[in-house]
Amino acid sequence: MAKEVSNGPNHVTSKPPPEPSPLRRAKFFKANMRILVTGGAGFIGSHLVDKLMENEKNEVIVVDNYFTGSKDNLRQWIGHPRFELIRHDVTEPLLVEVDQIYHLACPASPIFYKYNPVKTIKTNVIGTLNMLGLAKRVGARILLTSTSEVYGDPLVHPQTEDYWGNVNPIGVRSCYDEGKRVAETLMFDYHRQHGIEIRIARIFNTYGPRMNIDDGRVVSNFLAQAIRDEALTVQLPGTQTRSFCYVSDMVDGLIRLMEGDNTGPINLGNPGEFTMLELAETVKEMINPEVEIMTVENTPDDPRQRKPDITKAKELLGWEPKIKLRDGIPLMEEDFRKRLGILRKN
Ligand SMILES: NC(=O)c1ccc[n+]([C@@H]2O[C@H](COP(=O)([O-])OP(=O)(O)OC[C@H]3O[C@@H](n4cnc5c(N)ncnc54)[C@H](O)[C@@H]3O)[C@@H](O)[C@H]2O)c1
Ligand SMILES: O=C(O)[C@H]1O[C@H](OP(=O)(O)OP(=O)(O)OC[C@H]2O[C@@H](n3ccc(=O)[nH]c3=O)[C@H](O)[C@@H]2O)[C@H](O)[C@@H](O)[C@@H]1O
Repeated sequence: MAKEVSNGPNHVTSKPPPEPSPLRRAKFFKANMRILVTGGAGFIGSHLVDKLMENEKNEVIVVDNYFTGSKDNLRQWIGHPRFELIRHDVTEPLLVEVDQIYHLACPASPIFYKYNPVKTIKTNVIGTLNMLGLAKRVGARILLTSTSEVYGDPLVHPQTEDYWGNVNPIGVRSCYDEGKRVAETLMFDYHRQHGIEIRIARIFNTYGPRMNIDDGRVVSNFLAQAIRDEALTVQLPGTQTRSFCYVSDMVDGLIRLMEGDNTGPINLGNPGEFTMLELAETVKEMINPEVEIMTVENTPDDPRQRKPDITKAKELLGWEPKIKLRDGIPLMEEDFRKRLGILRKN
């Protein structure tokens, strides 16, 4: 049994984790690590799959319902002997034999998670229950991609993991932020009650290639707008802040968390903090100095400031992001230009 350090009150494992499936001890068994990635056809999930597939001892199974993800993100792996892709909705039970579960399945952009809020909360609650049930049955370790949105509109800045948050339970974002809070609760209840090995990452705004062009999140919106010569839409007041992490740094943090001994929750994000107006100015300067910046109405409950305290990630995982926003934007621009078929003017 892996040594496991829980980092908070009441986080102590009361039961040893369930025995892995007897299949693992069978004579014919090939000792590859079998890894399930839910939501693996999405933005972060597909980059995670690329990294996991680099290790020849890993077999990767992706399940996805393609709500916001796409097979195209995984095309380089389709047909690979160590890779399987299953069209499946995590709100339905799943029977597979795996050693690790990266549980990412959930729409992440506000316009998509608000599109069918009941489905979003089902994905977070029933989907996470199903994956925990699977983890319990086969003795797998499970990592949940939670979010900085569990801190709501935070009254503590920067946000540390022991902050309990300031969340509206009945607002239009609640299907997502309260959904993830319940998912975290389920993770810890399965950990305490059934000894499941859990890992929880609280991810802060992540960006990079393969984001949907019309995803609705701010970095992808501004980039697509700048490339298409459309005004950058800064939602009011424009002074709200976010901290943006490049996707390869995020994937590195997720794998370190899964492989390490700490349950979390652990913040993963880049502490560089920008107002939305500053972000728009940066994109304008770097991508299209001619483009206009306009202000538009915001949506309810938009958090006013967000920045991760990553002391725990540094100390417990030896992780910190390497790629600054100004270095990440050109990498994403290249991908967006290719997909949009629009070359740089100069
Ligand atoms: N990108 C970020 O900034 C960010 C920040 C915090 C947390 N997260 C979390 O990370 C995870 C991945 O986010 P992302 O940015 O890659 O989003 P994404 O929308 O690109 O990926 C989510 C994937 O989950 C799939 N999915 C959604 N509902 C499903 C269901 N019911 N069954 C099966 N598959 C389903 C989608 O089709 C998609 O492929 C999510 O859990 C999200 O909450 C992301
Ligand atoms: O990192 C997180 O924890 C969460 O962050 C995001 O939520 P949010 O920060 O609201 O992301 P965006 O939709 O990209 O908005 C960021 C800011 O940009 C602003 N914005 C957005 C879009 C736009 O065109 N213009 C604009 O100014 C919004 O008002 C907001 O203040 C993601 O949507 C969630 O998946 C994720 O869980």
